[in-house]
Amino acid sequence: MTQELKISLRDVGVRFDVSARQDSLKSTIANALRRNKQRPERRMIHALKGVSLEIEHGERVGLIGLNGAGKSTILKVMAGIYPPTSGEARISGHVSAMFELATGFEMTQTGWDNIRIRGMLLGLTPAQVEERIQQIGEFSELGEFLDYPVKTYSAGMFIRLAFSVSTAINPEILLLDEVMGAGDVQFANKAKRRMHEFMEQGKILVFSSHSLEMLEAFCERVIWLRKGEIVMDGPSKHVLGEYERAAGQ
Ligand SMILES: Nc1ncnc2c1ncn2[C@@H]1O[C@H](COP(=O)(O)OP(=O)(O)OP(=O)(O)O)[C@@H](O)[C@H]1O
Repeated sequence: MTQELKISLRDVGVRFDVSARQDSLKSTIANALRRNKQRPERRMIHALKGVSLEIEHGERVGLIGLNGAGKSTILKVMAGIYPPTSGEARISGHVSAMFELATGFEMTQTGWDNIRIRGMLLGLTPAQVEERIQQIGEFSELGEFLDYPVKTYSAGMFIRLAFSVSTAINPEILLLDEVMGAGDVQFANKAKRRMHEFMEQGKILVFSSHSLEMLEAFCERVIWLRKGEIVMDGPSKHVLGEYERAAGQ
């Protein structure tokens, strides 16, 4: 029986302790010099507060909100990167997360080996990686650079490589944090088409973006976040309209 894919968050809270560290030599000196001898207060950021939502098989959901609203934090909870500090997150299905695309390379390994490593981290079997590796290499257009250690790559070349591997999988639950600019203009056009196809394949898509057009194009449902809380959750057109109206005030 195939598993029913689902994301369920119940009253999820995420807090970060952002107090200055008290155990370093510098902080000991700073404390000794401070006139007011009281220890600095603990500072907490409530990135998410009481967030409840259900996303079912087949849904494409957009996240919108101002900087710091909690969009990336929600995606990281869904990806299992941040455990909720309170409440409960249940995710059924294999998650493919595309965040911080151009990180996590093995610098001394070649482009080809980085395709293999990343492909497996994204959930491909070694056989699936070998089946797709030529096509991934071709898509990246990195040519002979694929034979070189990636420490010789430019920033744009890292993005080409990471993008080419990451979009070569068949995602179940696809989490995307703001579609990234993928390299130079020539590659960007090709990447845009590939991204569209890729997003169509996800059986659940959760997509954070500041682009109202992208959200409307890809998502039937949009969740609007403000200061870690859900302001509105409903059909894209309606929520985006209300968001735009609030932004204009
Ligand atoms: N690792 C962390 N440590 C401390 N605070 C964090 C951390 N990650 C996020 N935050 C804080 O949590 C809040 C929500 O951040 P988040 O990155 O989820 O917002 P966002 O909606 O994705 O913003 P943006 O549109 O700017 O990407 C912010 O106040 C941010 O400063």
